[in-house]
Amino acid sequence: MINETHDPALRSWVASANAEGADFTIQNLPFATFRRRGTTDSLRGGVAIGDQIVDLAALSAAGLLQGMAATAAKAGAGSTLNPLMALGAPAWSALRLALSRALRDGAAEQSRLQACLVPQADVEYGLPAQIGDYTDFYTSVHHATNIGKLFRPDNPLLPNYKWVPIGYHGRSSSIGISGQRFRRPLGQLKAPDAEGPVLAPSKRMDIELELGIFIGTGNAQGEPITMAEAETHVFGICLLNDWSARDIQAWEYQPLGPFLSKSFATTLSPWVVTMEALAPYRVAFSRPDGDPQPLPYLDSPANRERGALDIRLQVLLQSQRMRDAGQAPQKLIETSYRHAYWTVAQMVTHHTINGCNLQPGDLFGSGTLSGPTLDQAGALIELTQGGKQPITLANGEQRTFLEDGDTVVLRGWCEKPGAAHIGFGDCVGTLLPAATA
Ligand SMILES: O=C(O)/C=C/C(=O)CC(=O)CC(=O)O
Ligand SMILES: [Ca+2]
Ligand SMILES: [Mg+2]
Repeated sequence: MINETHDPALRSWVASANAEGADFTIQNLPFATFRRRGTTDSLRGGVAIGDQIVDLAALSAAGLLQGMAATAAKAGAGSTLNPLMALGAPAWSALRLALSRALRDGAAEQSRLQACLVPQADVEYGLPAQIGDYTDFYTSVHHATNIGKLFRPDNPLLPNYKWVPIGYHGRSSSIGISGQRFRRPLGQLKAPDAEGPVLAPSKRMDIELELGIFIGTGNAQGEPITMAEAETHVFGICLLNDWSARDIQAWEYQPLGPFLSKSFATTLSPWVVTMEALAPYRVAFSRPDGDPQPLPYLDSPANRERGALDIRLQVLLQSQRMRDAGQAPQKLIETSYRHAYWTVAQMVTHHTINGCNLQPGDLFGSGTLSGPTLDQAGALIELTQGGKQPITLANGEQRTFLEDGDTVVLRGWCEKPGAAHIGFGDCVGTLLPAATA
C-alpha cells in the first residue's frame, strides 16, 4: 500500500539522495550487508541513502529508534539479514517508516544519525542473506518461446507452460555478490554431428537477466502459502545474473533440467529493494486473450489488478579491450519485468502448494526476463539467435557469446509520473579464462 514513505516530494538531508536519477532516494531505502573495504570487520546490515549507508549496527547501538523499528534495526545489525527477514512485514515497514522520517530534510535526528553513515565508496558488500535454498523459475513466456525454438524447434513452448510456473532447484554455494569474477566452466560438450562428447571449456557462455526474490518469513512444512498472503512473505528484490553455459546445457538438460550449465556462478546485486518500496510501480497482470486463466489457487483479484511490477531493466557489456581503453559498458538490452507471465505471488504460492516449506533468506530467480521483441531478449542466445547473428559493439568487436574478460552489468530502476525514481544499483560480474586455457 502507498503511504507517506512513497511521497515523491520527500527530500533527504543526505543531499546525494536528492540528485536527479539517484538510485537510492529517500523513497527507496534498500538493504544490504557490508563492511569497510580492506578490513576484517564482520559484515553488518545497512540501508542505502544517496551515496551513503545507514549502518544498522551503529544505529542500533545509538538507541535512536523505539519499538518495532528498534527491534528490526537490531535484527538487521548482524552479518546476514536472515534475522530481519524472519521478523516479518510489519517490522520491515516500521524500520522503513522510522528511517524515512529520520532522514527527511529538517529531521531532529540528523546529527545523531549522521554519525551512523558510512560512504558507499568505502565499503565492500556481502550476500544479503545466508541463502538456504535457491529456486530458479522460468516466468517469461517470451524467453521460454525464444529459447524453446533453439533447443526444441519442433516443440518450442511446452504444453504445461501456461498452467504451471516452471522452475528448477538451483545451487546456493556459488552465488556471489556484484563484482564476482569466475572462471569459464569446463563441461561435457557434444557437437550435433559428433559421435560423443568431449570435456572442454564452454564455448557458448551466456548471461540471464533476472530478478532475485528474497523470501522473508517462511511457512511450516505442510502449510501452503495462499495468494492472499504470498507477498507478505517476500522481503524484497535484487538483480540476478544466472550465467549459463549453453553448450553444456544443451547436452545435459534432458530429462531433469539444468545442472552444471548454471551451477558454477550466479551473481546478485548487493541491495535488496523491499516490496513496500516497489508498491507504487505495480501494474495490472493480464494474459493474452485466449490463454488459460490460472487455476484458482494461483489467482486472486489483487494479483490481476496489481500483481505485476514495472521494473525497468538493462544489460550492458564491457569487453577487456573497452576496459583497457577506458570505455564505459555498452547497453545491449533493455526490457521490463512487467512482461512476465507469472507474478511474484504466484511463484511463492506455487512453490509451497505441495507443502514445501520456505525459509527466511531463500532466494528465487524470476527466470530470464525477455520482453516481447528480440531487442528485449534477456540472454545472448536469444539476442544473437543461437549465435547466428553476431552483435557488433561500438569499438567494432563482435559478440555471439561471451569472451574471456567480458564484464556484464545489469541495471534496474522504477519510475513513473507522480512517483519517485528508485534504483537497484549495479550487478556486475566478469568472466575469466578457463582453468586449462
Ligand atoms: O527452455 C529450456 O530448456 C531452458 C531454459 C533456460 O535456460 C532458462 C532457465 O534457466 C530458466 C530461466 O531463466 O527462465
Ligand atoms: Ca535462469
Ligand atoms: Mg546460475
